[in-house]
Amino acid sequence: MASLTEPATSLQQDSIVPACMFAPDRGCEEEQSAEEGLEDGEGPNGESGDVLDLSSKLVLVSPTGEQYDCLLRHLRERIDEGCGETIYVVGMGSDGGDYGLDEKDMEASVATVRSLCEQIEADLIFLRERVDTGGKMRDYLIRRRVGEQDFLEVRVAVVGNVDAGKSTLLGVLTHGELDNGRGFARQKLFRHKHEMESGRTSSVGNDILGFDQDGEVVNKPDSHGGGLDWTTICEKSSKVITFIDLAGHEKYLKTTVFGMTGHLPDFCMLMVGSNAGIIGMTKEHLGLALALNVPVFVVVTKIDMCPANILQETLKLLQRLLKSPGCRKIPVLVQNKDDVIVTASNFSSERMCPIFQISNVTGENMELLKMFLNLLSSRTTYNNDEPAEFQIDDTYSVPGVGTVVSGTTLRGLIRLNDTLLLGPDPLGTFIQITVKSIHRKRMSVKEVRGGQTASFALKKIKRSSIRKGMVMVSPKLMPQATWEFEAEILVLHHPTTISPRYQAMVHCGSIRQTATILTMNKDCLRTGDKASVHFRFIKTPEYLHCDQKLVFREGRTKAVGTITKLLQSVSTQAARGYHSKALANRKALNDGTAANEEAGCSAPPLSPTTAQLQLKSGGSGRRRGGQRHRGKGLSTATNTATTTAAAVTAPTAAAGTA
Ligand SMILES: Nc1nc2c(ncn2[C@@H]2O[C@H](COP(=O)(O)OP(=O)(O)OP(=O)(O)O)[C@@H](O)[C@H]2O)c(=O)[nH]1
Repeated sequence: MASLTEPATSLQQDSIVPACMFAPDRGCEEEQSAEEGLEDGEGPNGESGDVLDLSSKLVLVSPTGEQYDCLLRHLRERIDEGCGETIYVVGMGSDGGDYGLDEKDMEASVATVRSLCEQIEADLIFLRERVDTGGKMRDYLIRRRVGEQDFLEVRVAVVGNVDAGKSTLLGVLTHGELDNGRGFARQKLFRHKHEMESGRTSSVGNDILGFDQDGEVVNKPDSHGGGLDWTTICEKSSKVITFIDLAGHEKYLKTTVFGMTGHLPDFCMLMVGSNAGIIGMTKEHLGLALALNVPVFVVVTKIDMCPANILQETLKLLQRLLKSPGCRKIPVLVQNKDDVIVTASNFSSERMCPIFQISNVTGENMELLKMFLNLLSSRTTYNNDEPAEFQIDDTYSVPGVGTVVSGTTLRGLIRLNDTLLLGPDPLGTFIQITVKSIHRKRMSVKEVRGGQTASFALKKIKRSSIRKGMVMVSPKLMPQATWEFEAEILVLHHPTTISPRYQAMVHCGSIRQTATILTMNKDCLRTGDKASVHFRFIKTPEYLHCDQKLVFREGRTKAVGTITKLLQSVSTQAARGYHSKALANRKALNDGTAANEEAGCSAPPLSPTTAQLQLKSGGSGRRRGGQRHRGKGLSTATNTATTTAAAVTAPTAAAGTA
């Protein structure tokens, strides 16, 4: 793949970076580059920038009232930023003094942190203790408590070449039984008959791994068929990892791309067989994750059967690839618990790429991988005030229930009995539908928030009228379907040249449709070229956002890009109906008609203006990890505003959903 060309680096340059380079630890401080280090003046717990000085390692021993409030505020911010959790270091200041506390000060500091945690209803989970010249330092995981019906959710896409051991690792992790090297563990996961026979994954599979408050795996397969009861796992878990198991064979690349774009993974786990090395689709899958800005960690498998020199060779090639100009990653070998904590705390710096070496047969290093998974935080922050948006990636007909759609909540909050707009249909229309029931990981719930996957049973709608790529959105968004759009693309590979009228499959979120290139700002495109391209879908208009990532592919041709402009939108009936109702209400309000007052109708509040929408969408603060959904709300608002003037004056959902 063009973007992943390997540089001719010397062996000396090939050394893998020790994990401690990322720790705010004096052992490696000198080597630490400004880019990967802490922000200026920021302590290990992010405290800085305030008028109050919180930089001393002793600040937690006996804080003043003001300091306590400030510490509480910082902790709250960090928990929000980390989507419900954060790693907190006790005994380490940012004032240049010694690190470490004596026993008494440590006890007092931990008591303060515990009290802070109580205030924000979070659990304090011990991770490790270290000793420095000044005394002890401790790392804790602070995780917000969730009710029995709730859990933190992290999605991990599992990619890698055929036979790298993807399904086997998932079988071992989720079923708690080691493999025999001949496909025992993966048997539990295969979903199609032909997969069972060939041993190859062809579909996008979902498997879950639950962790309780203490970081222990809660998965307990039944003793008969080895099946998993998802509801019990979710009830017992404070965090659930959903693995999106993607096919390794090139034949199934379409499915793999769909899994990476449509299932919105927070992270990507790239699997490499230690004996086989960087072969087949490994680079392709890595390139896909990079193009979609999904942080990657690597799991090198089969170390039980790999001669030491071959393993070293694989590691060497791997980190050479990761450091290459196309990747610009910093490979970090994870060898012990300390490395896990350091890499997990810094994984949000998308440049770091932790590497695990495991065996599915002996279980070597499996505990390190589990600990790392438990410490990963979702990259999607949510804000209940944002209008809801849900993307559909599958549909089902469930006997006795009716039509069910599954997918990911991108933003906002969706509750039972909410009325949303579903679409676009082939004409670009959105229709009103009501949410009959909601399931999260097969567990019945009353609501779902941004960042969570869910299934909805829908009222009065046939499965055949819903397709993957459709969305369900709040009527406040007044959604529009788009036939044509502009994108900045980079051609990763094409055997000859791409010119106008070229057609290929566009993958964007859960949308998967062929589009034609109408025009571009270059005569033709070759491998490695960048261009601004005007696309048109060939079959139906789709619901798009500016800033959305897309993959454009056909056979071995691959391009990645970002949508920059929406063109040719279709006004929808539901949105129009909503507009006219809104305008009528507004007119009535302005006229001050007695009829309204007599009937006791209160006028609905005016909807936010474009500017307000922009503010709202950008207001969720700093993020851990990538900039997922960056500017989405803004682009929607801008687009809506340019295409329908009524968007800025229409009332809120209260009137439109009736
Ligand atoms: N000795 C040994 N064998 C392993 C290990 N991991 C996987 N295997 C074996 O390797 C083979 C391939 O594993 P799979 O899990 O099917 O590989 P995959 O990456 O899921 O392959 P696709 O689904 O085709 O993409 C199976 O026979 C496993 O038993 C390991 O750590 N050690």
